[in-house]
Amino acid sequence: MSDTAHPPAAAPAPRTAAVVPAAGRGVRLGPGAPKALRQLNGTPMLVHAVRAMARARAVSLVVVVAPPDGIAETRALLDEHPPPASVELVVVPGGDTRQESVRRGLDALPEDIGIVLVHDAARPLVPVEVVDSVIAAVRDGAPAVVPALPVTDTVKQVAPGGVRGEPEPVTATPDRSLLRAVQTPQGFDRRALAAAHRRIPATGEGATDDAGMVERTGVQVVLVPGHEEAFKVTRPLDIVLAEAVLARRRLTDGF
Ligand SMILES: Nc1ccn([C@@H]2O[C@H](COP(=O)(O)OP(=O)(O)OP(=O)(O)O)[C@@H](O)[C@H]2O)c(=O)n1
Ligand SMILES: C[C@](O)(CO)[C@H](O)COP(=O)(O)O
Repeated sequence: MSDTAHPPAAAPAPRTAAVVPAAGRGVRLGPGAPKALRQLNGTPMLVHAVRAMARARAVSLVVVVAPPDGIAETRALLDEHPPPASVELVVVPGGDTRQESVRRGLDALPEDIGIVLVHDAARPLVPVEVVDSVIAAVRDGAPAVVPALPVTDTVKQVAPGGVRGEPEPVTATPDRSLLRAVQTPQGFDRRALAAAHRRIPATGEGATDDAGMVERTGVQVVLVPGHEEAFKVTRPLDIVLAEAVLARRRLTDGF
């Protein structure tokens, strides 16, 4: 190589978007507004979740998948609490299942998006370090990356078809050291995730997360460390915990 020759410039990292499914009702939380629109310390859960995505420097687009009967309300909330100007925001209507809602979010992505995060609005407190480490692992070449934590309870397997209210016979006790509880954001090479959503019906064929759909297409999924504050707000006690975490952050971090 001559003194004047330069090595080829590295290709720019593909653009990253976050799809935030927020169209669920929140049945397990009890009666009220759709879960993502309920407040945590005075701010809607969805706004916390969008902010959590926007905190990651790599994220330049957030697609919110809103309750179909709450599009106007969702837009109004996000207009009132906008993400930084560097982050574009799009709102689309969701579907009957989480998988259908995510598919609708994927359909709204522009061509130049190469990496997609899928993040539950119901995990409003995920720290930015988790988001960054998921993106970094996809940039390093993993097609599907999931934050996860070791399981702390012992888990029992039961036979299908148990009768509600009746004692359930246990069929197995899986080795807990080999189990992980998975969180979001889950990060994907866009083509791998889109292919899974094209091939697998909106019911998800039993998959309860996007990585589960991608697994069914034979793609290797890998795990990175999750965080206990990335828990999913599912039941009423989770609201108490989320508000306590927010109050502690306000004292220690000022936000
Ligand atoms: N048809 C659906 C169902 C769920 N979700 C989203 O998927 C995430 C994870 O779902 P979950 O926690 O189960 O939320 P809900 O479906 O709202 O809860 P529930 O099952 O208690 O009704 C949530 O952010 C939820 O808004 C969605 O976008 N569209
Ligand atoms: C995607 C998910 O949050 C990973 O843990 C979870 O599978 C969603 O499950 P839900 O029953 O739709 O809350």
